Amino acid sequence: MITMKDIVREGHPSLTRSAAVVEVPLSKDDKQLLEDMMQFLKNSQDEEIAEKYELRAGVGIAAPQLGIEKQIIAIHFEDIDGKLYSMGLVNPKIISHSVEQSYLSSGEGCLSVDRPVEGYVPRHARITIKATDINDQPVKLRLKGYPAIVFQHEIDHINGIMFFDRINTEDPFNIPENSSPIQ
Ligand SMILES: CNC(=O)c1cccc(C)c1Nc1nc(N2CCN(c3ccccc3Cl)CC2)nc(N2CSC[C@H]2C(=O)NC)n1
Repeated sequence: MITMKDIVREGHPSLTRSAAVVEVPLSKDDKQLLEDMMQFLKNSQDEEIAEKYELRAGVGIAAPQLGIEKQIIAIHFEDIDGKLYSMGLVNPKIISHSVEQSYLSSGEGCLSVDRPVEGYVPRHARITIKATDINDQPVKLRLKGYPAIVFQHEIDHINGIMFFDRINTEDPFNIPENSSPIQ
């Protein structure tokens, strides 16, 4: 089972390097890794399990956060309308995006960052993603709102980008043109 000791922290080289493309069909090991990453997210959101194993809650995790430089991400959460996003993806790519931007009005947190980093993280408001799922099937997702933010945060990890790299250092709470807040 993945616990916080398996998650590398700020300063670890895996977090700022680009991860390798994953071979499809997925190997047994890569499938198992995806299952374990999904289970971690579910455990982290379960009050009892999270308390017992001292897990920090997350809705997404990327393999580089485990020191594994592969293009593998896992997402698990229910959006405001109760739609469940629960999937493991390999080789995710943003193939198109809106000009409009959006950001979490509470800022972003990251399992690999053990400090609060204030500021808005401007991201694309709407994105279209292509990827391959755990059953080797092609996936095409059109996302907006909170789901779009979470997927961009995890895909950034695949490309060695941390959320704070996107915060305006002069004015962390600067609201870029053409961008709207997500509560
Ligand atoms: C500095 N201010 C803040 O962190 C912040 C502060 C307030 C609100 C938000 C919305 C903030 N921002 C933020 N909150 C989250 N969670 C909210 C709580 N939740 C959760 C917690 C407990 C049980 C179940 C669950 Cl579901 C887990 C997820 N997650 C992310 N991110 C950035 S995108 C990837 C995602 C991630 O998984 N990070 C570990 N950002």
